[in-house]
Amino acid sequence: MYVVVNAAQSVDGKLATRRREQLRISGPEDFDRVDRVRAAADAVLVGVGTVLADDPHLTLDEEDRRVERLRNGRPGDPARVVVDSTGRTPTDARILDDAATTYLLVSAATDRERRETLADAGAEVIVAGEDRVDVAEGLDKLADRGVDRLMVEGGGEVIFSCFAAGVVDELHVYVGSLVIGGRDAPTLADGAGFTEEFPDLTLTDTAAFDDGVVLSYAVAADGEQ
Ligand SMILES: NC(=O)C1=CN([C@@H]2O[C@H](COP(=O)(O)OP(=O)(O)OC[C@H]3O[C@@H](n4cnc5c(N)ncnc54)[C@H](O)[C@@H]3O)[C@@H](O)[C@H]2O)C=CC1
Ligand SMILES: Nc1nc(O)c(N)c(N[C@@H]2O[C@H](COP(=O)(O)O)[C@@H](O)[C@H]2O)n1
Repeated sequence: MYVVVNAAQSVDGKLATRRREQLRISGPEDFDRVDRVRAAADAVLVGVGTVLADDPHLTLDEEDRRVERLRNGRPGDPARVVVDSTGRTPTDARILDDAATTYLLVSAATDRERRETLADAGAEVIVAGEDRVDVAEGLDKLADRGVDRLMVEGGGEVIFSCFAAGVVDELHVYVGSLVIGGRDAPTLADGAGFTEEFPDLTLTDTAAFDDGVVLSYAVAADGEQ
């Protein structure tokens, strides 16, 4: 599976304020670029922290892109994926509507009753990991369901776990012209952090959009030069 991480951050590396409220960091040109990246993906993945904070929908904005996908024999919108160890996704979350398939990656810690409730609400529930979702195992199970190209939109905990699992192939970071600050505000990669053997990034492109820049990187697989 090919994995593309895309996120928007402030100049000081924050994805949102310390209140974890959704914030417009980029503008219309960048949202259009994000829509293009979504349209190329088989599935778009977020963590449950993002679902609880933002209630995202994760479908395409541009109808033309949906039509083009259908013309190519693909679903109109990419599938949606939530990394959610204990099944905290609210049953009335927008991500569970019938606009696209939604996979919930849960761990074995989610009891059967909750799994059934989430399935009744529209999710296809996939168990990967014991206490916490095992990202590598979850992605393997998504690959079994036909997901060849995955876009990861955040938040910081899940992006860190994707890097830690060594599954990221590309990173695109929009850097908006603002400072958010706050030691508790989410950053591009939170989690435990690396102390050695940092992800191996190569800058492949820079582009100006709205009042900011997009930095694009290729990410080497573990052990790759
Ligand atoms: N500016 C941007 O591009 C974006 C900003 N955001 C912001 O990010 C914030 C949410 O980010 P986070 O709090 O970091 O939450 P997150 O969206 O990364 O979800 C993390 C949660 O997922 C669950 N989880 C289960 N297994 C996991 C695993 N193996 N690794 C990591 N998490 C696992 C845990 O409950 C964990 O707390 C919100 O404020 C949202 O607005 C989110 C997406 C994009
Ligand atoms: N790429 C990007 N730029 C921004 O300025 C943002 N605020 C975000 N946020 C994330 O976009 C998702 C919203 O999805 P829907 O519009 O509901 O489909 C959500 O994950 C936000 O956190 N992204």
